[in-house]
Amino acid sequence: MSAPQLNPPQRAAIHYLDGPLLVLAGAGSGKTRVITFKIMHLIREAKMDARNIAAITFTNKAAREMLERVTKLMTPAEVRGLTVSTFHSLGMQILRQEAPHLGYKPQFSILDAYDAGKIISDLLRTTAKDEVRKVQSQISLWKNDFKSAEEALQLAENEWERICATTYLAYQDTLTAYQAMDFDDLIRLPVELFRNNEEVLQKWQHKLRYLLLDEYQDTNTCQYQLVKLLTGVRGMFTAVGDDDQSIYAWRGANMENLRLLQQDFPRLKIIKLEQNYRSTARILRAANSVISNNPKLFEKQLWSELGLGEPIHVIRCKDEEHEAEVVVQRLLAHKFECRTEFKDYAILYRGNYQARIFEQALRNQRIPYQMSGGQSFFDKAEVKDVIAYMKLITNPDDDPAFIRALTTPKRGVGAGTLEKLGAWAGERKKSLFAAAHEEGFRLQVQHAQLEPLTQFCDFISHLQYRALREPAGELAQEMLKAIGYEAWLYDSEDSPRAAETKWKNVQEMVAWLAKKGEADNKNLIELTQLIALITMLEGRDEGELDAVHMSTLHASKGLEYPHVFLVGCEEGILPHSESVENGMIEEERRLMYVGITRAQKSLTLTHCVKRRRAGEWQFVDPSRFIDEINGDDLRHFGKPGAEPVVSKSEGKSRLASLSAMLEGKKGKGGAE
Ligand SMILES: Nc1ncnc2c1ncn2[C@@H]1O[C@H](COP(=O)(O)OP(=O)(O)OP(=O)(O)O)[C@@H](O)[C@H]1O
Ligand SMILES: [Mg+2]
Repeated sequence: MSAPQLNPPQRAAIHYLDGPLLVLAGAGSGKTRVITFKIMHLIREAKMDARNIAAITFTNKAAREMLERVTKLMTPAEVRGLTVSTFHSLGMQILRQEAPHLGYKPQFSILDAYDAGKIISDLLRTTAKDEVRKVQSQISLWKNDFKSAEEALQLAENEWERICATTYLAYQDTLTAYQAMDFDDLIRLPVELFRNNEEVLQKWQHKLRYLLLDEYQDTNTCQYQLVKLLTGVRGMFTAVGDDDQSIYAWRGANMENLRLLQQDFPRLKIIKLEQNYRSTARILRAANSVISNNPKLFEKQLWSELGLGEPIHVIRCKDEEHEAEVVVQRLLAHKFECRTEFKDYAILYRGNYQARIFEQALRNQRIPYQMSGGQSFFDKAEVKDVIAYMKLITNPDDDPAFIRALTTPKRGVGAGTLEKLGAWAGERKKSLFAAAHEEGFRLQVQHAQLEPLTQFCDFISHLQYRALREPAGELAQEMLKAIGYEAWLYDSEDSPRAAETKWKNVQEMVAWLAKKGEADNKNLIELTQLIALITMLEGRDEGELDAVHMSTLHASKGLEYPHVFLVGCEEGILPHSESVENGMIEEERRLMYVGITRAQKSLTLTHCVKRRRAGEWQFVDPSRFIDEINGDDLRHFGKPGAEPVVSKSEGKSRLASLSAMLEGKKGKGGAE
């Protein structure tokens, strides 16, 4: 293999093994590359066993990409046993082995934010989303602060905090009864375990001897504690990060952790990287000038050798439909002119709700796209039905899954019976599944009601036995047949078309289980726990397709695309109005910085003159962040006195001819 391309500070970071190391550098300077090559260095030169190395990334997608890169650099034997995962999946890996120390079964359930929200909404006896969200995030903050519900209750200073703390108490009881953990627990519980059990801690310190941490600026307090405990006094780790890209404060990420590292590890060596290998000088200059409006935490320089590049296009659109049309049209024209591929483009936006209209516009032109960080495939009702069964097979004590599966399709177990079952379980702090087997409960219920319930429980137990032994896809397929799900869909949906779409999604889910199960050698139970982690951030992983990427800014962190459309650059959206009200403008600016620095060759910013809000048209201003870019680097379209944006009707005909050209080219050239 030829010598890897690394500059001197990158090489220094890779070779440094004398103690804790922080690589602090701006976007696109090769921080993630340092991690990848350092893994190789640890294995090849420092002769460490891959099993003793763990690299932590921010998303599952990033983890998969990193593993792919490492696997390309080395032989499969060399990388065997290497851990490349997110904090949450590392936590899950630890808990799967150590759960009994915490009073959990190894096959615990993992609740996603939606399931957790549902429990909280039941406890609060309200469906008001805002209230539930506020209570939920307060509980999450307490958990991440290692405050128990009892402590929170003691410390509560006002009525609202008391309500939150009481809910927290009941919520924890529910979780214990369900043998369930939420996302916060996946990090919090390993930390608690390590603090209280020296032996277990030493085992894991011995196993994970070198840690590499990407996107360090977005770790929260719990994650930081986990790192501290795992690395112990030896402090054998490399963390890389960029304070200007800290965008997860709302999830408890704490930039102070960057500073804390220096305090807690006085031997910490800091290496800075200054050359950007990703973007043209113009894009970089725009990013630098936007972020220079934030106070500096650490001094950093960033320069690029990739040439000046094109000016950044700023397009003023009439409204959101026009915006979507213009983006799609420009994308097609650009693709045609530059002979690029669809996967070279990304459309980035602040909020998920912005995606729909772009999806529509892309679909109209039959442009393939893949989404991340959006409304997930796993959130569809029919897919959630399948997941409910999978969850129940994984952990029969998962009550929400029990109720959903038992009643989908209906099995003739009446509401009265369910109520009795619930009461019996509640009084004894048992799960519904466990209660269904108890003699005392069974005596209360008529035979005709008991029969389907017993059959259901036996069915689940049987599947659980098989789940550990048989391929996941086949088992899921058989299960759907056994419960008559397809027929039930056709019975319960309003139209056969709706049922057909839903059944297609279910089949897609089964195919995914089969493929993923085989590729990663995972059984149904392991896949169930994996899904919970996937849904958390990025949605289903589509793999390498030639498709336009659509992503929220948050989910685009760490990634790069040749051509980026950053849409909705308006006051109220980016910066978000809520953040403006709460004085969180700096975090919004960092988000803009992340967005700009995803682009390699070209960047287009769009904004609308008016936008529909709650059914009403509202005039909106362009984002202040556009003004923060040097005017010489911008080229305006659609602004009075500037170049025109092709008008709607013209646009349409031009679009039609463009797509005809593209299709024609395809047709003539054969498969490309
Ligand atoms: N020394 C180098 N020579 C050539 N290309 C490099 C070098 N270092 C990094 N790159 C390339 O530059 C791009 C950015 O690198 P990387 O993704 O590691 O940056 P980063 O600092 O992690 O960025 P971000 O802050 O966005 O996560 C990648 O395409 C990478 O392959
Ligand atoms: Mg990176």
